[in-house]
Amino acid sequence: MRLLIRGALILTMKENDEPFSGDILIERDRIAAVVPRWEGRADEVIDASGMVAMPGLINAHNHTPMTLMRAFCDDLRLMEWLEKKMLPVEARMDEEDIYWGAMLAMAEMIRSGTTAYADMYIHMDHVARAAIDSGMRASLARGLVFLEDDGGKRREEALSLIEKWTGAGNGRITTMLGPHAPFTCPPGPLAEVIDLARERGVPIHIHLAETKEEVVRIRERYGQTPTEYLYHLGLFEHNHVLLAHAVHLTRRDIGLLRGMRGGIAHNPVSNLKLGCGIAPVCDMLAQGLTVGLGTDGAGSAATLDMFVEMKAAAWLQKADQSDPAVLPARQVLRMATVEGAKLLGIADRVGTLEAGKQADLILIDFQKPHLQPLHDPYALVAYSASGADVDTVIIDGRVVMRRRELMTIDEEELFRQVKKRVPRLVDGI
Ligand SMILES: CSC[C@H]1O[C@@H](n2cnc3c(O)ncnc32)[C@H](O)[C@@H]1O
Ligand SMILES: [Zn+2]
Repeated sequence: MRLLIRGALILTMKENDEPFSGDILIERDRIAAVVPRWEGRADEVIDASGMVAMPGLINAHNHTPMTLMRAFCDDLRLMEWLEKKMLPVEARMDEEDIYWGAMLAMAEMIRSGTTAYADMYIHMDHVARAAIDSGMRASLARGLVFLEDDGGKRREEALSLIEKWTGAGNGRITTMLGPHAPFTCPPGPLAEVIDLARERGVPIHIHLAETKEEVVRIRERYGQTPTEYLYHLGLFEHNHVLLAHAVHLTRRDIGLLRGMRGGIAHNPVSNLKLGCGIAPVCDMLAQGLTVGLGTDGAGSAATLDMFVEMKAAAWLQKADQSDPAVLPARQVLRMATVEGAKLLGIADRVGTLEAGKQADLILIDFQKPHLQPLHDPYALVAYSASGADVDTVIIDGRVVMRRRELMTIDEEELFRQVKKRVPRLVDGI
């Protein structure tokens, strides 16, 4: 099967490429050619004139089933929001709640141009099912909280997820181990997870230094910053690590992270909305750290639209540094694509448009007043476009949204399921 994308303005997101008008040939699941004009045969042609073609966006930190808690309880501090609201709701969630909550996230992500993402949650078999059914590319981790003894049940679930799902869906599913955060993972069990990850060659996904309260708790318990705590447990010695948030880092902390494998998922909208603070993204980048973008769950961030995240990331750093030159549009786009792919450990497969890579790409409709004139396509995508401008989404060579119609998800049934499930989850909480 040969699918030709004809006549798009192409942003490959490769380091030295400039935008150009051209064609993209997709053969089965891969990109076969990115050229000014494809003269050969194709089975199907998508007319992309007036559109920008670019790699699909990569959301490097999410908790997909939390879409069911969107707008349920906003405007609380993180610890109160988590302990008094989220955890009690999560204790009521069954496997089908997880599946439909995740599916709601898949629909929202695809509609706004996300083609790959990282997730940490519970009942992850059912998140994996939603990723497979929707066609999404996903890196999945069973979230591990070690505040009470469960006889090793969560650890078993984490290993079973890895064994059962790694490589599923033509390699679209990858897996990680997900110790939740320094404040929910004491040194003993956390060190075991770190060893396990190293032995099995599995990356780790963990929250870090999201709030000042976390910094105080870890200082009281261990006399260290959260980053020092992870560093001294050996987390950064061998493992590929995906750190979510990293808002409260000292200069010394950033120094400890230098040379780490993996990097940081920056979640500016969640950090702003929960009043957590501003992550030192410019300092991280200056030290050569890899920084991608994530939304966090819709329960905190309210939206899974990565276009909102790109704007927030750029504007926050410009304001914080009193310098409009920091985080220019092209760099923000790289954070949302190729840098995110590095964080998920899949940069050899996705993140740029080039022959040989898996065909994960989006077409953005530029025939709109807010996307004219075409001085700088990077700036228009980063600062002016929104998820609603995404016209067509292709993941692994499969068209999952065509002219804004979802091809893999029945939205009527999805909304019916969500409406039916939510009251039981939140009643009285
Ligand atoms: C044990 S599964 C993952 C766990 O993480 C919780 N969570 C969601 N958002 C955040 C956040 O911003 N910081 C810390 N923890 C978060 C979620 O409710 C699950 O319990
Ligand atoms: Zn999170």
